[in-house]
Amino acid sequence: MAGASAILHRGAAVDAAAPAAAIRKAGTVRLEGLGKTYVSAAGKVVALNAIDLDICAGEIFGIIGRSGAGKSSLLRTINRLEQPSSGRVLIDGQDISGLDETGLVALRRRVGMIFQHFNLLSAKTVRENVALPLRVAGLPAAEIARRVEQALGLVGLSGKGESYPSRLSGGQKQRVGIARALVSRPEILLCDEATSALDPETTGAILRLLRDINQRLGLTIVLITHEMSVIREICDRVLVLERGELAEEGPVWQVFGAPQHDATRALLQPLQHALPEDLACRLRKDRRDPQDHAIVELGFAGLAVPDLARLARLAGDGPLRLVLSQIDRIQGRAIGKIVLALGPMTQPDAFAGVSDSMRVLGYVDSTDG
Ligand SMILES: Nc1ncnc2c1ncn2[C@@H]1O[C@H](COP(=O)(O)OP(=O)(O)OP(=O)(O)O)[C@@H](O)[C@H]1O
Repeated sequence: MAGASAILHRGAAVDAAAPAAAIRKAGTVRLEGLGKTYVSAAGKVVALNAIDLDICAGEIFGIIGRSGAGKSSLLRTINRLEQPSSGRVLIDGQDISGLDETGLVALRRRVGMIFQHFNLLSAKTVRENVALPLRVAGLPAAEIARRVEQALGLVGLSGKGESYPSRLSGGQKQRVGIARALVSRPEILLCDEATSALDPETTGAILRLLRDINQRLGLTIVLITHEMSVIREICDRVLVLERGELAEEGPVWQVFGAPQHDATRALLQPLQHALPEDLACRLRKDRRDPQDHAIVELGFAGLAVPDLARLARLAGDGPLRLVLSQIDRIQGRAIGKIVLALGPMTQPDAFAGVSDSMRVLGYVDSTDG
């Protein structure tokens, strides 16, 4: 695979061992005041409104939002499948709005795309599907054959060239889609809900493949999804779209750790663990008895470290029980929460400062703790 990646990389003699970022500088995307309004017989729909964004070369950038938020519209402006109604899209500094037919063909070679439903030609073999962009570009047959084999090797499909798509699993079909996108040696890969049609295990394998390709080739990846788990798995930064507006944007650990917008909080909700039901139904707002135990939630937003020895020291001799623990490790930072039951001798305030946030959820009988 390393050999294949060396040859697939822009510039055939590139050493696969060299850091991709040091070799590849191309692959930046800039959106300036991007707007998209659809006009149809049913009226006007504002799909995107004044989006400003910079995507760096070599990063994996995620765009998330609820259905209808404008994700597809945004992604499709990057390779001009969609023309903006206002603002500009710049690829490596070049405004793509004025490209003629020849310029558009060249742009689509630099900006590859994969799709939720793979978009493979069922009457053609895997090899023919992957070869298609190079045939359209008029490359010599020997060069096409060489590049197709390299691309199939890169996605782990060597030996499947003569198969037809109907004989492949969903994950294999998406690998063919990725090989077809990579065969033109793009600088940017757009992924349109690339794992939404796949089961969780296959999703994980495809995401690992995308991460691997990103690291080996230094390719910029821009993906859209409605699942926060996909963003958590592979993205460096994320943009949250809500009704065509930029709700928030930042490094994944920051957006997960301290979401600023209701839309982000709603998207994160499925990843949250609720308080165990048996405890939640006994929880009281106020302390009734001096012996009651306080239920305290410590939040970790990527700055503080969950230091269990320190928590135990703060609890002294009193009981300190772990009720719930949900700590994720995202980009090397602790994100999530710990819920503790504190004995009557321990003041919740003593725990202020050990985490990024602290709140008393309520009180339970000492026997419940
Ligand atoms: N060709 C079109 N004509 C008219 N309206 C459109 C068109 N394409 C998209 N829209 C509308 O624009 C808005 C944004 O759609 P878009 O597909 O970009 O959102 P999305 O976030 O990708 O949604 P989903 O997750 O459901 O695919 C929606 O209200 C949609 O109905």
